[in-house]
Amino acid sequence: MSFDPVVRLADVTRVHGDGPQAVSALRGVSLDVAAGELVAVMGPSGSGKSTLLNLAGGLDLPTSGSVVIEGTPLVSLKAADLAGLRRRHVGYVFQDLNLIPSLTAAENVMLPRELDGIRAKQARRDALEVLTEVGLAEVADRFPDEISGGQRQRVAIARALVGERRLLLADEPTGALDTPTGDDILQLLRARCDVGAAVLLVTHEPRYAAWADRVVFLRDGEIADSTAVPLKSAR
Ligand SMILES: Nc1ncnc2c1ncn2[C@@H]1O[C@H](COP(=O)(O)OP(=O)(O)OP(=O)(O)O)[C@@H](O)[C@H]1O
Repeated sequence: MSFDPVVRLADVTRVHGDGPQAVSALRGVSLDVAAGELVAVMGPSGSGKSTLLNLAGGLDLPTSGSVVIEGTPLVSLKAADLAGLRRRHVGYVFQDLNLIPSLTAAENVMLPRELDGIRAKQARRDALEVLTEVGLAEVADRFPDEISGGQRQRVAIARALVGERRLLLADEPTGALDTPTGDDILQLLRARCDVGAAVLLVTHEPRYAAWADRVVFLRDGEIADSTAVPLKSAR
């Protein structure tokens, strides 16, 4: 395992909009997330959590400062190379799940692999493996509207995990789920972390932050506090 961080944000700022409408969403944030580390990001609404996650995953670029994923500074990449790096290295779980309704669960999970040039047969094998890991093998061939909300959430997680991506970004992945389902999701993220992924998790719930190794608190676009989580037995 490498000791370099999987993702490094160095003195990152992000201003949304310009002129009088400009909003400084992040003001000089530096954060490393290492392989095997789960970092929870907490903070009030509007403090910059989603902006931080989008920058860490290369979905958005900083106004100043740098973001480096697996040793590659994102600013150096052409758009197509950035998209390729995201597909190979980064898994995202968003609040709105973004599942494609006309594709089955397995096809949704296969999609990022196929986009990366993996043959359909192999991509399906990979998809079924990860769907089994999240406990959904039996609904692999159903469409999103034929499964429950909790199952849809787990399909979205499976899509983020497929292909052994080392950087996982989750924005309130437990959303409106009930507590046992939310715990299952944290357990899945934690398990990936324990085999070498770096996970950045935005959550409002102290209960879920307890699964993290470290909790970073954002306030007004700055890191107000960063605390190691001492009690792993709380999980
Ligand atoms: N695309 C955008 N255009 C303009 N302003 C934006 C944009 N995205 C975010 N902002 C502003 O940047 C600030 C940080 O937003 P962000 O969504 O990162 O916060 P957050 O902590 O994730 O909030 P929440 O917990 O409500 O999701 C807010 O003031 C927000 O209004």
